[in-house]
Amino acid sequence: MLTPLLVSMLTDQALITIVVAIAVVLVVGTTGLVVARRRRAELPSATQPPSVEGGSTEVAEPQVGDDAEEPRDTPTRTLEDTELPEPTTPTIEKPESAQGRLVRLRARLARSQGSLGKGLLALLSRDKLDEEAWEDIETTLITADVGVAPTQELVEKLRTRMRVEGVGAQQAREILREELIALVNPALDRSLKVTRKEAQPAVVLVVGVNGTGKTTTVGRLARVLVAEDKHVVLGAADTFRAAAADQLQTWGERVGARTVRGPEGGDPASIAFDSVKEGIAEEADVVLVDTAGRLHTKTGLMDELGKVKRVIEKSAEVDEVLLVIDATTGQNGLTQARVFAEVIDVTGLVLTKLDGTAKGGIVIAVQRELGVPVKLVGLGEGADDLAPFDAEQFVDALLD
Ligand SMILES: Nc1nc2c(ncn2[C@@H]2O[C@H](COP(=O)(O)OP(=O)(O)OP(=O)(O)O)[C@@H](O)[C@H]2O)c(=O)[nH]1
Repeated sequence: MLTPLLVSMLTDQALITIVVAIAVVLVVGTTGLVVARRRRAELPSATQPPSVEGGSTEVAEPQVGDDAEEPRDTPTRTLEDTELPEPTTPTIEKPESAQGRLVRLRARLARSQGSLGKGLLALLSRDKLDEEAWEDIETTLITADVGVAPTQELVEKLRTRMRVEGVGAQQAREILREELIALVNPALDRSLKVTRKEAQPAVVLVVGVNGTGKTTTVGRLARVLVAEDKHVVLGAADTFRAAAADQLQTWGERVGARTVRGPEGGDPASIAFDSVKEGIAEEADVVLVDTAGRLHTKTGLMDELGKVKRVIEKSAEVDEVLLVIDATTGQNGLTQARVFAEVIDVTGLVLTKLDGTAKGGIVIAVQRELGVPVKLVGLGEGADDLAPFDAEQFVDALLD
């Protein structure tokens, strides 16, 4: 209690402050007590001691190591029946093998080249094969990019045979079929040199102008080879187009083939060399080297191609140089072929986008031009739309 002396020493204001403080302490203390009591009253019955079998209400105190939670009424899963999440690693595809690919794609070839075959057949089946009819036949062949010399040769043969043997549409079809097959030349060796030699993988170099389908061809060829159980290494020597190495790597990953790549804008010859070295170390069957698209008119770039090949040859023989030609480019494709063949020994031709042109005659023209066989044809944008070329199947598709 405040003594009268102390009270007299305090000012009025200080006195009021002390009284208010005491009142606040009393109010807060009382409220706390009331709330605590209410909470306890509201606690659910589960927190009450559970009744134990036998009627005893005594509760065992939890010990160290006891479960913190109440036991569940469902059995605990074992390791065996626990479902693991799906693995996220990409699944390796098993591509379609080369056999029968052209058969599968024949309808597509027939669709694009149908007008050439059917046009020729309609003209040859006329009752009267006069000069005008023969001129129309020539025009049809030249329009389809067969080329002037092969066209004249074919027309000459057809004229002779039709005069001697030709009676009726069926006969005309048979004669045309035989002469077209002879023109495409079934005797040419169209096999790909992709067999591993003693201690070395086969090396395939893929070349051509921009956008003809080189990277797509390398990717699809890798699929064909993997389907034949070959171990393939890809070399991304197209350091010119930024996305080319990624594009190639994606193709490789789909079939489990490793891609050797270097820095963007790096030296293509050194990447080609590294990929072959890697192929030797991995004991691969085939190394497929993709190169940058280069305009045949740019001398520097064309010389670079020769260098790429020479550098590879320091460690392995180059077994195939495949020149990729876009079939839709017609006569320009022929010019490209000529220039490439001057700087590098082309061993095989790949005609892409045959599905996108009615001018399948380019097959005949370009083979004649280079004396090199068409080995593969591209008939669509799909992963398995690359097929080994076959003279008879090609001609049959034209005449379907
Ligand atoms: N329709 C069709 N399209 C094709 C075929 N082959 C390739 N293509 C398409 O042609 C385009 C160019 O193909 P790429 O493989 O990138 O060409 P590239 O020659 O590597 O290109 P660069 O590296 O720029 O020289 C792509 O859109 C391919 O899908 C084919 O046979 N048919």
